[in-house]
Amino acid sequence: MFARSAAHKLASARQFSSSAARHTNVTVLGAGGGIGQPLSLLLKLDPHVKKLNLYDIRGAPGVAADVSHIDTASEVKGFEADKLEDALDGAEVIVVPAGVPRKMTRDDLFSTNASVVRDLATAAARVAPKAHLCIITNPVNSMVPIASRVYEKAGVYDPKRIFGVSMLDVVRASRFLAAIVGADPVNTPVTVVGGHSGETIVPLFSQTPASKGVTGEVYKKLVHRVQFGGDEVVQAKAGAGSATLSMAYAGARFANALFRGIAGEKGVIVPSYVRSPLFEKEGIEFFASRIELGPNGAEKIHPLGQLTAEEEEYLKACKDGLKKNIQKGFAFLE
Ligand SMILES: NC(=O)C1=CN([C@@H]2O[C@H](COP(=O)(O)OP(=O)(O)OC[C@H]3O[C@@H](n4cnc5c(N)ncnc54)[C@H](O)[C@@H]3O)[C@@H](O)[C@H]2O)C=CC1
Ligand SMILES: O=C([O-])CC(=O)C(=O)O
Repeated sequence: MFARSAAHKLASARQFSSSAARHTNVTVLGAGGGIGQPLSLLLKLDPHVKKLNLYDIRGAPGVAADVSHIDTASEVKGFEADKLEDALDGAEVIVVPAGVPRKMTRDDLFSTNASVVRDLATAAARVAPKAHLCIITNPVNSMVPIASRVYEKAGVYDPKRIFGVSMLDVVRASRFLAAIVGADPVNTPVTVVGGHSGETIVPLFSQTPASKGVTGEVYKKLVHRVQFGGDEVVQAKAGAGSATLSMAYAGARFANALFRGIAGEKGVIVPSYVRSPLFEKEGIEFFASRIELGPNGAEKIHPLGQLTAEEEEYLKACKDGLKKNIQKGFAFLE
């Protein structure tokens, strides 16, 4: 009784809204991991999900058996390491938290995770080329260019359907600002643009009225905390990995928005790192900003809006970093 009412409460919460019900087939790649397990749990609670396929090179059938006992309507199936294509068959949304988490900098992960994302994207492009691909794997700034190039080479690239999940930055910015001004985070939504790593993360606090009095050192520390929020968790976990639970929450919120957009709900806007025209002329092909979702994925990319002089400075540093991260991703496939 408790489980069911808790699930229903979660399902009707802001984050897991179900106002435009439709049933979506979802595949999680990396479902056995620190993010994959709680993310699979949260997706099991999402009323939009019809089929939930869980894949990992280790342990997905066990996670699937466990999650499948939760009394919501979706069907859960686990897949062994050699069943990747079966796991992808019929997928409409693919969420990817596969790979290794960092011990030091996000760049440490690059070569391992680049191979993982390349191989998973290759299979996804072959088996479910129309599915919306949501990449959580770090470094996101380079992984999205890699997956995009893989799809391009396979002749199935649709830039509207490949997303880097930068939602955790928005979740953190909202939470950290709320703590400073003594508000409920629901009332302090923050736009975060750029990418997902250190100085490429640019929170636009000036666009949130509640941040008006946050200036000087307090402002600078707040921006730093958002940019390096991942470090707090890496240090606190002391060698055991990086953020998993908050990321699972952010990933499930992103997926829920995508399900609603695909179902035709109007005005579903999320942050995401996507192929973007915003700074293309400056050689930056991918950029995170507010994206309007629809049946075809990222239907509209919103401009950044007005920035303060400080935010312009942060944006400049972001662009320099992002350009290198994108080039590094492309270079991996050359
Ligand atoms: N986008 C974001 O905001 C965030 C991204 N991350 C990233 O998410 C990734 C996963 O992190 P955790 O879950 O903590 O790591 P983890 O090590 O706990 O889990 C990763 C899972 O991926 C699986 N895996 C490895 N290679 C695979 C392959 N070829 N196919 C399928 N599964 C495979 C592993 O067996 C493992 O179960 C990391 O790269 C981490 O840096 C973490 C936090 C936030
Ligand atoms: O810091 C990390 O490596 C994991 C991550 O992306 C985050 O927590 O934002």
